[in-house]
Amino acid sequence: MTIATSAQTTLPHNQSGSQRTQASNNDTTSGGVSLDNVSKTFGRGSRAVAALKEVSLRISPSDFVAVMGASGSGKSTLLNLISALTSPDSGRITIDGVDVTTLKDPGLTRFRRERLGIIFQAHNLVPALSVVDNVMLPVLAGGRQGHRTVDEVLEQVGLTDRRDHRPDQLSGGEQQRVAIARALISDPSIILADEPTGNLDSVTGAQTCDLLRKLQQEHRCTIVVVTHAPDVAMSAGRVVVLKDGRKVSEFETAQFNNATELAAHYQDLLRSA
Ligand SMILES: Nc1ncnc2c1ncn2[C@@H]1O[C@H](COP(=O)(O)OP(=O)(O)OP(=O)(O)O)[C@@H](O)[C@H]1O
Repeated sequence: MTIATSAQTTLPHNQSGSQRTQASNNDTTSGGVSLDNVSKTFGRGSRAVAALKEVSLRISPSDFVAVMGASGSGKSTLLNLISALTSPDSGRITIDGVDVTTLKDPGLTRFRRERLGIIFQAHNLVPALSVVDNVMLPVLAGGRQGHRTVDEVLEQVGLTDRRDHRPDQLSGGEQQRVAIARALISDPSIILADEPTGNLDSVTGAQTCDLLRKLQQEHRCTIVVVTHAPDVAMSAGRVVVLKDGRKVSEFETAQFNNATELAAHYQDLLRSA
């Protein structure tokens, strides 16, 4: 049996956005993200850096989770593991009901293209391509057939009138929205974003947060963002706090009236952890 065939038979059928609308938020078996005792060390011997230490985490389908922590606490490592861009040294990672630690290429690449929408801080847009072509890249690279239309996702991110522009003809916020549209084209069930507002001014950053919230509410996407910004974390329903590679706390954001209150709580947690 080839790996590709194995992936085809083991991956549960992906749900469309509208099907996910009906999916239960309490579904803890078939969707969302689970990490069980995940550890990751970079390097060896005296140069070894334990980036993540026995992290366990459960993110239910259509949850919006922010990952916070000081620089070097393991946030990007966590996101790269959930993105299946890197594999853990130990532990298990289940995404959308699939144990990704057992997937190998080409099934792994296909899984990532079909299920995950990844938004990097640096956008990773191709300078020579138009907005439309940048958004279509995952599909052209062999994504699944049942993707959303480019017109639909460009309208969703408010870039219909910029479709023929190149990235260098766009503002930073518009480039970020192209990256979001590209993440949406495959109708992913999980959106992963590393510092999605890191390069944006506060107004454009707030617009990006609104867009992510809308995606979660209207399309029932599961969203995981890595952020240093309390106002971005406030957009999420829950915050996971890392310190020195360990998960030290998780808390709901609904208990706070604003980002300042959230930031104070977060600082308290870091001090006492
Ligand atoms: N490829 C790598 N090789 C060696 N060490 C690495 C590698 N990637 C990350 N690390 C180390 O692992 C630790 C966690 O890094 P990570 O990038 O996950 O932190 P972070 O919380 O995202 O930091 P920041 O907020 O600064 O982006 C750091 O000490 C980092 O130096």
